[in-house]
Amino acid sequence: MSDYQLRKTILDVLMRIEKDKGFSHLIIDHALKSGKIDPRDEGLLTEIVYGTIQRKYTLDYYLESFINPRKKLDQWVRMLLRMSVYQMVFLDKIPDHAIIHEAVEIAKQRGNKGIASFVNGVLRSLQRKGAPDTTAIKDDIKRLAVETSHPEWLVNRWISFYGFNTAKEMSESNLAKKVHSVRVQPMRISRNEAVERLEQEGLIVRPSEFSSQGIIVEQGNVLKTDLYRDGYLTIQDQSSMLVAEMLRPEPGMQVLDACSAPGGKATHIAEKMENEGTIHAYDLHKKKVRLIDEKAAGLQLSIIDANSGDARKLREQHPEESFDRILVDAPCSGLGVIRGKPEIKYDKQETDIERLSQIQYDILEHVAPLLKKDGLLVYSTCTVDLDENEQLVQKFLENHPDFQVDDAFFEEIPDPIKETAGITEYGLQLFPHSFQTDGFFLSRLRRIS
Ligand SMILES: C[S@@+](CC[C@H](N)C(=O)[O-])C[C@H]1O[C@@H](n2cnc3c(N)ncnc32)[C@H](O)[C@@H]1O
Repeated sequence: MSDYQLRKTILDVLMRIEKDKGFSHLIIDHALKSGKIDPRDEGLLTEIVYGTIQRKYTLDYYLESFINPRKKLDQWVRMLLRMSVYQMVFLDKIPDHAIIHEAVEIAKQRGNKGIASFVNGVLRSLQRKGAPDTTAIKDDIKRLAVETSHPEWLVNRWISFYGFNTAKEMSESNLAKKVHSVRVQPMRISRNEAVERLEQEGLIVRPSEFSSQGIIVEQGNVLKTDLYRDGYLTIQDQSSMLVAEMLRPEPGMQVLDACSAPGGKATHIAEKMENEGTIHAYDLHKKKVRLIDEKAAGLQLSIIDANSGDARKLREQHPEESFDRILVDAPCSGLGVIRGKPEIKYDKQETDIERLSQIQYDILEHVAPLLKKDGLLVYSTCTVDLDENEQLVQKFLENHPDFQVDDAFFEEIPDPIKETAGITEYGLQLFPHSFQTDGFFLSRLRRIS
């Protein structure tokens, strides 16, 4: 594929993410699987697409200095400029003249000579004068929002919850590359053996401290290994692995996974139960239930009974006190997974958080009576927000005196994680900058007699 074709494909991928509001990782995956991308270009495509989205507001700030504010730009022209400026400012492997040349060619083919000359002018000015200095922004919050490309309301919200320094560290760390990790299927292979086999296949890996089944992939593409293809591994962020660990499921138990698709945690729970007992797994969206079945089949697990269902209506199907363990891995704003899905930070609004926290509360309140006395319920989200996490657990406990945060929960948190600042009486908040994981919240409640 020529450099021109590659840049054109990158622009198409970026436009699909922007216009169709699709998840970046799925659209990139689709492009890579199309067979049109040379394997040697896969890394560059991924880097430019992620980088351009991750730095969108910073790139727009740079562009403002070179574009008359009254000029109307087509969406694709702005995107072409953003991806070109990203390469000029943040990547050092492509010379500026090549970046400008390809951008001008695309502008000519997709638009006309006038647009090409405009694109040329903007990029040449930026090349000559350099990227504008963000220290010119006097307001600390505005500057942080521009430098780390987050909406101002979100930076403000995090500052009000966690203080300026944590908000800054978190926003900065959201610009880093996602660190991938996998979970071994322990009934099929031990972690040590999996580590050895992955190393033999040329990957650089190390064991995770979050779960005895976790492996961190420091270098190499695990998706292309035999071990992954043959169902010995599944992809899972380390923070998510803590959930099944903390749920403490045992073989033979009756477990409810109220919001289950695509089944990452349900399959982990099944592994910990040694595939004995039953996991009743539900998801609101019918078509996602297939994903749970596929994941379970791929890992050779058979105790998951997956069905579509609204977690706010499950009492119609199960009598009270049916389950030894309940997992509510609630739908959430996803503000902890911005590294892997950077578009989330632009698409979410404060009103979404209000709406979601109501749904989360309704789910928790509805399933709570399904837990047996002395049973354990884990509530988790992949977000960093008090309203969806600590305050939600607090409100639930105030209204349900028959539940309490399980004391042993805090003792069982692995040592290195215990030392982070995210532990409160209502649970554990993992920040993305602490262990290079997703931002994640979890709490374990016990039903007392
Ligand atoms: C955070 S994801 C769950 C991830 C899953 N536990 C895993 O580990 O793979 C939340 C899921 O809740 C589902 N959901 C949203 N509202 C729901 C509801 N009212 N009842 C059941 N599931 C719901 C969503 O479709 C989504 O798949």
